[in-house]
Amino acid sequence: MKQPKRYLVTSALPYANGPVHIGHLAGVYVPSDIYVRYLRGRGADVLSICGSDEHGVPITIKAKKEGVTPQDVVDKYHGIIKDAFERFGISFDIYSRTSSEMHARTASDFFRKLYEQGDFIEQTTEQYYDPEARQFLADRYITGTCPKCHSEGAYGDQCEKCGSTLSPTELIDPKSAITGATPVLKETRHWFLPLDRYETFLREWILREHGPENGGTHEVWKSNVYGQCKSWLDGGLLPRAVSRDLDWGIPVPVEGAEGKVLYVWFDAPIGYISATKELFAGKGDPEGWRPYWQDGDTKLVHFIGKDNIVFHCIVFPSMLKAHGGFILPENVPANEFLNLENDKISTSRNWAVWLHEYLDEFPGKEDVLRYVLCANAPETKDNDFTWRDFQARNNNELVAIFGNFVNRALVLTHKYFEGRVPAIAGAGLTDYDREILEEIPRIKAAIEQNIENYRFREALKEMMNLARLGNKYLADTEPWKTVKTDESRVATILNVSLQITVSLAIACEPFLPFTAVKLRGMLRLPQTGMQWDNIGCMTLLEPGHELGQAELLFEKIEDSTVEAQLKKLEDTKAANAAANATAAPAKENTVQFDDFAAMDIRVSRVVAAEPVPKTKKLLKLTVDTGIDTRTIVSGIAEYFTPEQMVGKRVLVLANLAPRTLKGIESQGMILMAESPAGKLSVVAPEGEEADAPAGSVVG
Ligand SMILES: Nc1ncnc2c1ncn2[C@@H]1O[C@H](COP(=O)(O)OP(=O)(O)OP(=O)(O)O)[C@@H](O)[C@H]1O
Ligand SMILES: [Zn+2]
Repeated sequence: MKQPKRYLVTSALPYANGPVHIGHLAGVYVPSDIYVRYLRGRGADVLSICGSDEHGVPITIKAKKEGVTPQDVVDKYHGIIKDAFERFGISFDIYSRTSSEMHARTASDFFRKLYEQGDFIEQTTEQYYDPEARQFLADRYITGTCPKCHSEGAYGDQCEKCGSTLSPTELIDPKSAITGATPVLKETRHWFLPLDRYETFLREWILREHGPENGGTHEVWKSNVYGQCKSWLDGGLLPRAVSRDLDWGIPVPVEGAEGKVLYVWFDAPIGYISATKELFAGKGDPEGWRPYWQDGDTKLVHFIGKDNIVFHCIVFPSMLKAHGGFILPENVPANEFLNLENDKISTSRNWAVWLHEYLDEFPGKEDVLRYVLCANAPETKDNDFTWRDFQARNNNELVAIFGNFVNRALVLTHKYFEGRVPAIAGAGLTDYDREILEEIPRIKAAIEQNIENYRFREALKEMMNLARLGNKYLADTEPWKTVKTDESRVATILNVSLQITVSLAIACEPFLPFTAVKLRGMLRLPQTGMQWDNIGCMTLLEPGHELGQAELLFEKIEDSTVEAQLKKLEDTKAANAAANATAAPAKENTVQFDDFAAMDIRVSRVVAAEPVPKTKKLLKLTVDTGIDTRTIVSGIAEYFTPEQMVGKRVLVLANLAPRTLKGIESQGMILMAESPAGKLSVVAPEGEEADAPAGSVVG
């Protein structure tokens, strides 16, 4: 296909009701950043556009829950997200927000134009209304049982369990999310985009089975994207409401629309346009955005996750088509979803690795996360992030392959040639040297091919092949042995090794930008102006060029680090279980007072404790009951260490019939409170020891 004059790359606008997590990064922002960094390296005219999506119902719900305004919510998360992206090296040309004035104007104008052209259907329909809160219940303000999978807690617009798109009236047993009241149907007027009118256009545009080289209208799309579009189109499109009864958002800019705002999915994609406008307005070139959005020579690419496909491939293109004057995306390389330790990532359940927390906990390891998320990206199917895999990829790939090669090339040059690039010497390049060097352009081409076809995992593998090539070369030529017999051969070997290192420094930049900066520093190469096409160039490091010191690019990640992260997730699980747990139901049978009084419960003190060998749960406790000193075996080892128990006051059921456990006779039982989530804690009298010494009767 013909080379575009310029590229416009958009990344899904993160919804500002929470921080960014690894799912977002793997699905959208890491691939889009690799793509734009690569294009910049090729000298392409490219813009990377993003911003926070700040409207919609979930933000208003969150604000209500926290007793703050929706503006407070979006200000907070916009700040956290923007800062985290910056620290992570996501190189947007602009990171804007949909609460900006530029966006309100752009989205309003867009709506008004479609309205004036008669592109909307205006319809009065019956919608759910909360009689207690006196307001209409849009989207997530209404919950109920999913009509498709029958799970509870489905929203008015979507069931998160089965992924079905719903309309509120389909919900079984609907409830208002504000008051819990049963909603009533009430008439309200809205504007609908009749998607059915765009079906022919969309079929023609999307379902062409061929890319441009075969007369199609755009690049071949990924099969997951194409498949979703096809099933939407085959299912038949319906008019979609583009307004909502809500007080948070962009007011519908027509008369008689008080209390109504644009639907968040109408305004959010327009955010890409507003952000581009804002970028150029900031440069004093208010018309500069136009070629990027309106010139057929621009290649527009939307990076998104799979749940956004319909909005970017069906709804937004229909809006752009209706408006007229805009180009359509050339490709929408949507990814599937990343899970975390075998569980769906979820903001509300706090089941995530949050970017801002990662950056604080792993300073200087931005590229490790970028690497792992790319290597494991959910490009064709859902994938799992695990901390063990994170550790293994760091230790076995970044440290053992990339870091090791670079380190050896530099350290050996310092050792044998005082840190100066040796010239090719002696008999010059051998056939084997040439064979190795010829691999570089092959790898370069493979990286290009893969990036241009949105196969970032493969591209990353090829980049690592450059480091593998270097390692193989050093292992095969063994300069540390040759140095004893043939110093000029060693000069050639290290020259070749350093040329591979330079290529690696350029090739790794889209994937590992922080490492690229460090590596260029170590090689004393310029930090700017290193073009992609310099990969394989033999003249960037001239003989005699002085290298900097070899620093470690990556360091081993220890088991304890991984275990700490796993512990953190376990705590989250426990906290979720506790939050969701309900108290056990009341016991049915009643006991008589005499039965209760028959129990001899004593305040006691633990005087010694030790684990019971070959068990996980049992502690053997020696307890002073005030009557005697006895042995009790207790199933508390998962919650208390022996050290924690010694000296504790406890309650003991002293006249419980003895039982033998693991060969130890247990004479009584320690009373424990068990939380709904199953956690144990000691029950003991309040106050001074003297108020209730060992032997005190409980009853
Ligand atoms: N686990 C994930 N894996 C891959 N992509 C994801 C994942 N979660 C979200 N995305 C994508 O990230 C982009 C931004 O997501 P958005 O802010 O809309 O959050 P979301 O989908 O509501 O996620 P969450 O419910 O976790 O907050 C979207 O394109 C979405 O598809
Ligand atoms: Zn469902």
